[in-house]
Parts: sequence; C-alpha cells; structure tokens
Amino acid sequence: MTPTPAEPFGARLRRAMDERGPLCVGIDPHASLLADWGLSDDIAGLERFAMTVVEALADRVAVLKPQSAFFERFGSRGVAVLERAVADSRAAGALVLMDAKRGDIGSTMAAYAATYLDPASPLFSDAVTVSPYLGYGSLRPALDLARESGTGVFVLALTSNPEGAEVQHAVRADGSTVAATMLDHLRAENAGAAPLGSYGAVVGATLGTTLGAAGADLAINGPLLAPGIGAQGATAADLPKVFGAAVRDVVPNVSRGVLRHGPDVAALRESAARFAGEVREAAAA
Ligand SMILES: O=c1ccn([C@@H]2O[C@H](COP(=O)(O)O)[C@@H](O)[C@H]2O)c(=O)[nH]1
Repeated sequence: MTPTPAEPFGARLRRAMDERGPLCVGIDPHASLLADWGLSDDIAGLERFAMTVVEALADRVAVLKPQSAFFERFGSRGVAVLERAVADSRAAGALVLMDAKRGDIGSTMAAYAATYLDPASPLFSDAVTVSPYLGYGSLRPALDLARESGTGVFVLALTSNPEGAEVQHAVRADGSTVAATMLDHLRAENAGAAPLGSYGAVVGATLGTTLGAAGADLAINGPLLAPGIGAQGATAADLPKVFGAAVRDVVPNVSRGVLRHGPDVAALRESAARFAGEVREAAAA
C-alpha cells in the first residue's frame, strides 16, 4: 500500500510548481502517436510509449497526466501498464493527475474515488479529474476522500472543447451559469486553505473570448488545469488573457504538443522545456 501523503495535495502541488515550474504533460498514447513513434498498436507499444514519457519527464515536470482512456482501450493489461506508469512517475517525483473524468451517483462515485484516491488502490494517484454533470453534490465521496488522503480533485468547469458551452454556459434560475456555479462550489471547498486548496477546476486555455460569457470568477484558491495548449490551438501567450490574475494558480497542460517529439527522450525533454519557457515568459509579460 502507498503511504498516505503527509501534506494536502494543494500544498504539494504549489511546491512542485515553485520547484519545477507549473507545466503538466499528458501521457496520451493515441494510436496515431504509437504509429508515429514506430510502435505497434498493442500492449508492447503502449508500455514502451508510456515508460518512455515517464523516463523523459517524471524527474522534471511538476505534473504528469495519464489519459486513462488510452490505457483502458487495451483492457486489463492496459490498466496494468497504467498502474506502472503512475507508480514510476510518482517514484521519480512527479505528481500524477489521473485524467479519468469520472462522475456518477454518489454511491458509485465512492467506488471511483476509492480507485484513484485511496492509498490502498493500485491506481492511487495524487489527483483525479471528475465530471460534475450529475450534480456537484454527487462528487461528495471523492471530495471527502481527497481531504482524508491528501489528494486532489479537478472538476470540469469550462472545458477546452467548443461543445462544452451548451452545458457549461447554461443559465440557472438564479441567473448564474452552470460553470460559475461549479467555480463557486470549489471556492467554498478551498476556503481557508494555504498555500493552495486541493480542489481544482478544469478551464480550457482555448476559451479566450468566451470566458466572460460564462460569468466565471476564477479566483477559487485552488489550481486551474488549463488543457488546450498545442494541438488544440491555444498557446502559452493565451494564459494571461484567459486567466488574468489567477494565472499564478494555472497548471498548463500540453499532451500531443510534447508527445509528437518522441520517441527520442532528449527531444521530449527539449519540447517540454520549450513549453515551460513559453509559460514562464507569458506569466512574466
Ligand atoms: O477540457 C478538457 C479537459 C481535458 N482535456 C484532456 O487534456 C488532454 C489534451 O491533450 P492535447 O493533446 O494537448 O490536446 C487530453 O488528454 C484531453 O482528454 C482536454 O483536452 N480538455
């Protein structure tokens, strides 16, 4: 069993961001990337891909984000590779954010929470992404277990894909948008936490012009995972425009933008360092 972290996730994340920079790189073994890397679309290719990313980056980036779907598609042996990628990444000092986007009624949510946030689980991770669209309250088992186990939860608030707006920008009876309501919940969850709360929001880096429409107050005293940089068209320069003063709490995510440079370990490292430099420059501008 993995020992329970001594500090809350938010404190561990803030330190990692200070020491390593805020970049989060995805471990997304797309079939097309396996082919580009000269790997077979099978368990051997999956394992080589994932372990190469871990070898290249786990000792230098703040966060690695395995995309669970790409492992699950190989069945139980894919999940075994995912377990190893998580354990090896954590052993090398990276925080692992499992991108599983789970969400269900509370009793089932408790099982999802145990899968990713209970130190006794083989998939124990530092944090997990969850979907609040069965109602924020349905996430309570994950929110509570995260508090107990020193882990974190990232709630989908304003996703990077254009289709998200039809749900997330919807206006509720009190005039607030659904996304703003999720951010309000997270702000309440993180109240009083220092140096950073453990309950994050996912807010796409792609949302430059639509963020205002969502009435979003991004000051939640928690981390803001910002996917969409690279393959989806956003750049590091968009971060201050999208996030304003909250940019100091942003964890920018790049997956394909870095991974397309593999399988060469040095090239993966160089690409991640280049994105990290762009993020630093954008934040300082
Ligand atoms: O709103 C969201 C939430 C999650 N994602 C995930 O992030 C990566 C992005 O990959 P890129 O290759 O950098 O586009 C991927 O795993 C998505 O599932 C997101 O893109 N948007």
